[in-house]
Amino acid sequence: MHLTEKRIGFIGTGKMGESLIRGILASHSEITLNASDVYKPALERLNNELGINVSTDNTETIGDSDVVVLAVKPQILKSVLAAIKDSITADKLVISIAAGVPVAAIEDELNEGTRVVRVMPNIAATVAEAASAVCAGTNATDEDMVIALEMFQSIGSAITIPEKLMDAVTGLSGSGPAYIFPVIEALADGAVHEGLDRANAITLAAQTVLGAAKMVLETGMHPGELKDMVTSPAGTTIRAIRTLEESGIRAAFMNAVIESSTRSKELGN
Ligand SMILES: NC(=O)C1=CN([C@@H]2O[C@H](COP(=O)(O)OP(=O)(O)OC[C@H]3O[C@@H](n4cnc5c(N)ncnc54)[C@H](OP(=O)(O)O)[C@@H]3O)[C@@H](O)[C@H]2O)C=CC1
Ligand SMILES: O=C(O)[C@@H]1CCC=N1
Repeated sequence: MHLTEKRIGFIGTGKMGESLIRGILASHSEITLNASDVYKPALERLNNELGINVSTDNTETIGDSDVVVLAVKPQILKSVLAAIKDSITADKLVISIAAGVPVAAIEDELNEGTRVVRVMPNIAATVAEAASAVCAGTNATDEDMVIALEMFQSIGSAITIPEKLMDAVTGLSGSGPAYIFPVIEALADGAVHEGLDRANAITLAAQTVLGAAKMVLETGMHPGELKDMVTSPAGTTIRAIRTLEESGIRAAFMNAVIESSTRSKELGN
């Protein structure tokens, strides 16, 4: 059974729900997507723009779906689960993308034996470049994991991890795009300071980040080695590297990942 043979229902069409919907539709235009949310205008916009089925009734979306993606805030997940419990019949696979919320907490709210998979994707799903990590719940079958991986690999890259690493992944790739957007803006600011126009500065900054990321992924070389390839003796780059190191750039990014992971753990308590 392939992903395209499944009907997928989204509970919550906020930032991440919409991002996943757009990414999945871009790679599987023929797939059946259903979505519900409490905010009707957003649903109507998605229906108009993307032609997906929408409802303000979660149970209707679940009834029409084989795979149910939970894309509501972690803080309200428990109450949403209590309300939909009886619609989640044994034939359905539940996928939660909620930060911090352990599989066990989800399974506790649903009927015994419910198949749950937990995923941490990121907002780059919108452009099919998400970095996702997937782990199986107690009752998830091998086929469930294949379906989940197929879904998240169709919108970027996806790996399987043990659940204990989900908070680390949340701190790194789940929250990560938000660390990089200000970097791109700040790089562009520097070039604007030196006289470049804003639009070209943003294009060059974003392409620089994209190109550097692609080199790490495609060459398999260590990032330090790649950095050395740019850094000529007594050249321009090493002057910039010194000032970045003086600013504590490495500690800043390490601490960002650790802080987000810590918050993810808090959300699970
Ligand atoms: N944003 C991101 O980059 C990422 C988010 N996540 C996870 O994805 C989940 C969603 O996050 P995000 O999209 O940012 O949050 P949003 O608040 O943007 O989206 C949640 C949506 O759910 C709606 N909603 C609230 N109550 C219900 C309900 N009872 N039934 C159906 N829909 C409801 C909200 O409506 P209203 O706003 O009117 O309350 C909102 O539209 C979270 O669990 C988060 O941890 C994971 C990875 C990345
Ligand atoms: O900020 C958050 O809580 C969510 C989870 C990961 C990214 N955004």
